[in-house]
Amino acid sequence: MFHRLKNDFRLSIITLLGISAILGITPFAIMRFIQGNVVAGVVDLGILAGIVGSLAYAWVTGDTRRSGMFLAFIICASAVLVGAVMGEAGLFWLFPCLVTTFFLVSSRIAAGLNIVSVLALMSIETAFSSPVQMWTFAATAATVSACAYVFAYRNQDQRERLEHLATIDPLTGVKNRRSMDEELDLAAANAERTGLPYALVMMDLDHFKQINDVYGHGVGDDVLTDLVALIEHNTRKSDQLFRYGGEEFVLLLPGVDGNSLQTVMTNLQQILRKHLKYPGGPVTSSFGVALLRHGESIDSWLSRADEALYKAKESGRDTIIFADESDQRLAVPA
Ligand SMILES: Nc1nc2c(ncn2[C@@H]2O[C@H](COP(=O)(O)OP(=O)(O)OP(=O)(O)O)[C@@H](O)[C@H]2O)c(=O)[nH]1
Repeated sequence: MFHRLKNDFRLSIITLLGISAILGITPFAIMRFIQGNVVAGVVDLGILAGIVGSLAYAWVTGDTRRSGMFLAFIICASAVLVGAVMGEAGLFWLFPCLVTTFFLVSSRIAAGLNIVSVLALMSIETAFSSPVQMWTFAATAATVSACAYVFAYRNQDQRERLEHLATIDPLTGVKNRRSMDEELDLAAANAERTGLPYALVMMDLDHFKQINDVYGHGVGDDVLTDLVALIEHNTRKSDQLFRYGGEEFVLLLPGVDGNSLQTVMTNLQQILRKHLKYPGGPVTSSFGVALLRHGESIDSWLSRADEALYKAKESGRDTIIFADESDQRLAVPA
């Protein structure tokens, strides 16, 4: 639970707002029924039901876009309704809603929702005691919305930049190990649901240390970026490459079964043998390949590929080893 709250910004906002709204509205609902104001009590209960519903929907489905949209709509509509029913005393509820919408939906949708809410309230004659009060309300609501828009826009931009930095390897531009863990989880869940086969290739450049030692780190870096460009140009769009660490990469291949896997891997090996070079000659690679088994954990999948890679190194490098015993084959030498 805390893991989901920590990793999903919108879910944490929806939860915080949901709980605050429940705690804030429930006493008012009870008070209205005690005072005999049944209409206002029922309105409060309706608002509560909507908020609790969207909170539950976000947690059960994980669809925070839709529940955020629903929650933003509910709170704005509720604030307009409260303003219409209670008049002056209810107007103030719109201000927290004008700020909150920017945390629940995109800045543009939030701005649109705010404008519609303010105009809706202004169109209700009984909501304001005088035209001066109405225009003062409109001006202050516009100021609050504009400030919230600027803040939310900058916040979203910075969050996207941080997310990008946290998931991308700066040297090669491919996804890093952190995002690999997430993608492998998604792949395993998809395989379980649809039966789509997934292959995982763990690959490591051979004698890479020598390239660095003899020609310098800059040349080593060039080899790594060339490797990534070659793989990306010679694999499908749906395939994903990750930098696992150092000169070790992981390639995730969806929709490749045991039969086509050998062809795919032999082609890739030959392309790298032919085109991946450093000033001292060609650079070769070793590969460990594992097909995801039914119900297998990510750790087991990775460790089978890793063991296969280890065997490829042990058997002299420049080799492909398949982890699955029923499908274990050495690639045809060049
Ligand atoms: N240029 C460069 N080198 C790196 C980077 N990350 C790791 N390395 C180097 O990669 C080398 C890995 O060396 P080893 O683990 O001994 O592997 P190897 O020399 O390829 O030997 P085998 O894998 O056994 O064939 C080390 O020299 C690291 O410094 C990087 O981002 N750029």
